[in-house]
Amino acid sequence: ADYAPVTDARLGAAATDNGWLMYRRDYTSSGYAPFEGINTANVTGLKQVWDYKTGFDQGHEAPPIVNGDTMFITTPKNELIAFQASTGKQLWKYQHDLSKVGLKTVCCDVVNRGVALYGNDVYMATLDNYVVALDGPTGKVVWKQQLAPSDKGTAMTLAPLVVKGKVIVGLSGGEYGARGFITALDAKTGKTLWKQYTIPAPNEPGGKTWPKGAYKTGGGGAWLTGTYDTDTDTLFWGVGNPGPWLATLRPGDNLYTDSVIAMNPATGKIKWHYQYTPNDTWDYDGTNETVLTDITYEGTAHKALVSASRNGWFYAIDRVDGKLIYAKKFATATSVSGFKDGKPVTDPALRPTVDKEVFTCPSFLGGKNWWPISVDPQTHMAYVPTMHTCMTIKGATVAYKAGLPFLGETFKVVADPAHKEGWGSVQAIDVNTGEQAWTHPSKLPWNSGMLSTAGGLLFSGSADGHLYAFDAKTGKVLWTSPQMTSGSIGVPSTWVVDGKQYVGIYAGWGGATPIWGGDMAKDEAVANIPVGGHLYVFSL
Ligand SMILES: O=C(O)c1cc(C(=O)O)c2c(n1)C(=O)C(=O)c1cc(C(=O)O)[nH]c1-2
Repeated sequence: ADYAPVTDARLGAAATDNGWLMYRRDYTSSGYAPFEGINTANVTGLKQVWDYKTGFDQGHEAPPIVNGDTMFITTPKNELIAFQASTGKQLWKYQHDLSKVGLKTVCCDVVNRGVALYGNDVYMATLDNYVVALDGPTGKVVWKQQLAPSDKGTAMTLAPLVVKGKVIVGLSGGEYGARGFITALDAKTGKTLWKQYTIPAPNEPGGKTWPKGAYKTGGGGAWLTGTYDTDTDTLFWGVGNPGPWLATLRPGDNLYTDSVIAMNPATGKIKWHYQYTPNDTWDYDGTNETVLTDITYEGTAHKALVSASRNGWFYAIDRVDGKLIYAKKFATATSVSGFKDGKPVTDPALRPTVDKEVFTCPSFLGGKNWWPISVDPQTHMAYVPTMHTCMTIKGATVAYKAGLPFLGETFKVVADPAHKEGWGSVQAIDVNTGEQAWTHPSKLPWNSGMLSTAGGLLFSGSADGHLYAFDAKTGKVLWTSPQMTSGSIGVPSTWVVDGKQYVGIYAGWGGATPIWGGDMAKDEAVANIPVGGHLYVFSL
């Protein structure tokens, strides 16, 4: 079949495209598809149409990205595979060479979150900090560009974002004291067009929020994909935790860690920021997705940006000026205890020191981690994969050494005593109020992304290995897939070929939960989840 080039017009008009052209389908990061072929009335008829086993045992986090009848998906070790999306016929496979790389500075499992498309090209960011451009129809390498040395404290796990001919990516490395950055490459050549550090130098705006010299090892990874507002021509990107974790070593707000930054996509220049957790000492990051949605809060209309933060608060921010509209708890949240003049207030009693262990919520894994929420324009609900944990955490001595962990804290993840139903849940939050609309409790943690559709459905994968279809309005479970061979931390996507709608998701348990989950990881029900990457595609 012909391969239709991915143009700016198509990227900006996801509502009328049959594919799934970028990580969260559209520039607003809605994770919503306008397809009704599969709907509340017929979803019980969904059947598996094809599948593919990857052969890797790490966490499988990438959504299938689909252009026309061609699907692109990555595996945890930076393979990129193209399939015929309707049949599963493999078209080509590319293996990025990781043979000389130690993968020493990947904190939370060896993972990759998928590709971006532009023109005929497919872009993948790699664990040794390359961006690779391949020709979509043939899989031939068009260009490769390395943005930072491998194994020295940084890696890349995110799906790139393409905005107006620029491939935009950010670094992982918050746990290694790397100084994070976001950078834009020319989609045609790979040439760097701009590079914006997430941690300002002393003479830059925000530079005074760090003690002398600390910015060099200040962390601030940018390890998840950003969002683009076509109306105001603004790029939004979440910034990760400060380094080291122990905040007594770096007094100040530590901008732009744990923040969303609004940037000019032409230059990378920062327009404004909103910080979710000032002077973070709990590894809450600020990287979780920022979804652009228009809301009416207490009678006033707002162009909002919403995010379910690791710190347990669901934020709605004015996406034009960066002011807080509301923040509501969606999980037990004690470290950030309230708000003053629109700015979060943290509880000084819950800040660990080298002499003081504290108990606080959520754990560093977050009320929600990277698993993307979906915001459904029909129900006006945000669907939030939630984890219910707390932690004990204590300071420790630490010295910076390039490429080694830079934490200065010891910790243990434990159950949330206020939440006895289990380790996870799927919740719907009314974005106009920030209040919970419904919840689906889960004994196991819920670590899969959300997909909502015009068919009135919400899809997500469970840790015990099923794709779920909920009624998006009520949370009623309408269908679950047959048993998959592993638990899912995948991000489901959907597309239409020849009038027929498909839904795809990875099974492939892994990511941070089984590695860092403490008591949760040791819970037999969690410890016994089988691993192994396996892509499933369903249709009627
Ligand atoms: O600060 C960072 O650079 C960074 C990177 C990553 C990553 O790239 O996967 C994670 C985290 N932090 C992190 O804090 C975290 O909880 C986490 C979970 C996962 C995962 O894939 O399950 N990655 C990461």
